Amino acid sequence: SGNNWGYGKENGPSLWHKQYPTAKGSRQSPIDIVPHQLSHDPSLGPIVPNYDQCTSLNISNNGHSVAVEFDDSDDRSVIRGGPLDNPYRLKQFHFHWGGKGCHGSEHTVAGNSYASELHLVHWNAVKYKTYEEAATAPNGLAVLGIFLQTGDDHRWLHTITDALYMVKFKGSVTDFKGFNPKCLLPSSLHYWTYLGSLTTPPLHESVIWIILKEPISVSERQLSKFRMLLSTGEEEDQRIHMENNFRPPQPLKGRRVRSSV
Ligand SMILES: N/C(=N\S(N)(=O)=O)N1CCCC1
Ligand SMILES: [Zn+2]
Repeated sequence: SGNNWGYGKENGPSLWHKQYPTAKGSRQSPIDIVPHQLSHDPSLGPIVPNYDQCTSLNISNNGHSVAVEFDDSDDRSVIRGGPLDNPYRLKQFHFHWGGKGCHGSEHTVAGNSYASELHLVHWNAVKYKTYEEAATAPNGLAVLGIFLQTGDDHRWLHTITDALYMVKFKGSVTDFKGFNPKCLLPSSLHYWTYLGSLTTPPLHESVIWIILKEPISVSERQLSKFRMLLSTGEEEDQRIHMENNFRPPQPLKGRRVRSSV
């Protein structure tokens, strides 16, 4: 069936094009960002995330990642400014990570990858009625990407890692209220931006990517808790740990990557 894609040898990124031809499209993500080949665009203003405290709903394991969903029925949690011509509503955030000690980010910087990458997924509720409609429209989505590097404990990530045991199995979900993702942002909001796609099937070419230059630091111990998650369901006897859930960089195909200051 259409949803058996994954990150393994038999169903991984190099095979996705069979079921999802968009995989070979002209604006696929992620990409390798090469800083000295960038055009600095003085017209690019700052991005302004405005995440209201009380809109997080739940945390869930969808078999490919762990995601925190938000109530996107109004404009309480939005991102605006930068390359965006409207406010985009926060729908969910999730992570991509590697195996023990190896890398796991999706975007790379001059060929270097980070231990993990956080994606905050937003949609243009001014132009589109639903997330689903925006997800298939050019530039209907805006994803804020934040690199995670290993170092000291992150003072707020424990709220998420402490909840992971509750969503160990694929298909599990549990309440996760009152979490403000603002606490996961680095101090600098300088960014790179380019037009791309979802990095998982269906790989829709609908994303304005905004990648923060400054990584946040998390400890190896905190990261290891993500690897305890399973990509298999509770009823399955085969237990497969969720790790290396990242797509490698895709061809740039002439796209311009712009840099804020
Ligand atoms: N691929 C995705 N986000 S991503 N990795 O491109 O930011 N998503 C698929 C459904 C919801 C978000
Ligand atoms: Zn992602």
